[in-house]
Amino acid sequence: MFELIPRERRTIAPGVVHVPDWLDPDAQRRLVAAAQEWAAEGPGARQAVLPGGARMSVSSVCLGWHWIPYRYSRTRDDQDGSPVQPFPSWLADLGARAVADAYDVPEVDYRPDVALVNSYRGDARLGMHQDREERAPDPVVSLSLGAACVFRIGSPHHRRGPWHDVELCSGDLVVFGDEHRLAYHGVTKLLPDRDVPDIGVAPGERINLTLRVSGLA
Ligand SMILES: O=C(O)CCC(=O)C(=O)O
Ligand SMILES: [Fe+2]
Repeated sequence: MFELIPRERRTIAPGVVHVPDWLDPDAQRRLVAAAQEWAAEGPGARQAVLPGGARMSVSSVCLGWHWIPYRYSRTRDDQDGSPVQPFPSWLADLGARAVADAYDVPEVDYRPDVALVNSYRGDARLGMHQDREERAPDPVVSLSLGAACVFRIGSPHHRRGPWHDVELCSGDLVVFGDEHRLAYHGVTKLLPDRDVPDIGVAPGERINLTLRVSGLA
C-alpha cells in the first residue's frame, strides 16, 4: 500500500507514528548544519561494512555510541579508533519532544544517547533490518531532512512483510516503539524530484537522524 497525500499525522501501526512537517525550516536548517559539522569531524562519515563484506550505500556518522554492524562501541573501531563524538543534551531534549508529540502526551522520560546521522545520495538505500543492538525498550526517533524517500516498516516478526510504505519529506518525524520497537524497517528509495526547502542540504541528498536509547553504560 502506498500512502499519498494528504500529509496528516498518522498512526501507521501500534506504536508507529508519522508526523509530517514536525520541524520547521529553521529547525531543519540548524540540524543540517549540525549534521554537516558532525560528518566533518575527525575521520568523518563512513559507509559501514556488513559482516558479509558488503559496504552499505548509506554514509553515516554516530554520536554517543559508535554503531558498527552489529554492535556498539565508544570508539570508532572501523575507522581510526578515536572516541565517538559526544551526544549533545539539546539533541536529547529534541528527542524527548519528538516522542511526546508523536504519542500525544505532555512529556516523556526519554533520554536518547545514540544518534546515527545517515546520508543518502543517488541510489543509496537501506535494507530491511531491526534496530536491536540496544538494551532498552525505549522508542526510536527518526528525523528526515532534504530529499524525500520511501520508508518501509513492517512487523517485528517478518522481514518480508506485509509492510507500510510511507513517503517521508524534509522535516518529517517518525517514532516507532512499543510493540513495533523491533519492527523491520528500511528505506527503499529516494524521491529526488520532490521539492525541498532551502535548508542547506546538497541537491538530491537525504539526511536522516535516528535517535535511540542504548541501555548501555
Ligand atoms: O533513514 C531512515 O529513515 C532510517 C534509518 C535507520 O533505520 C537506521 O539508521 O537504523
Ligand atoms: Fe533502523
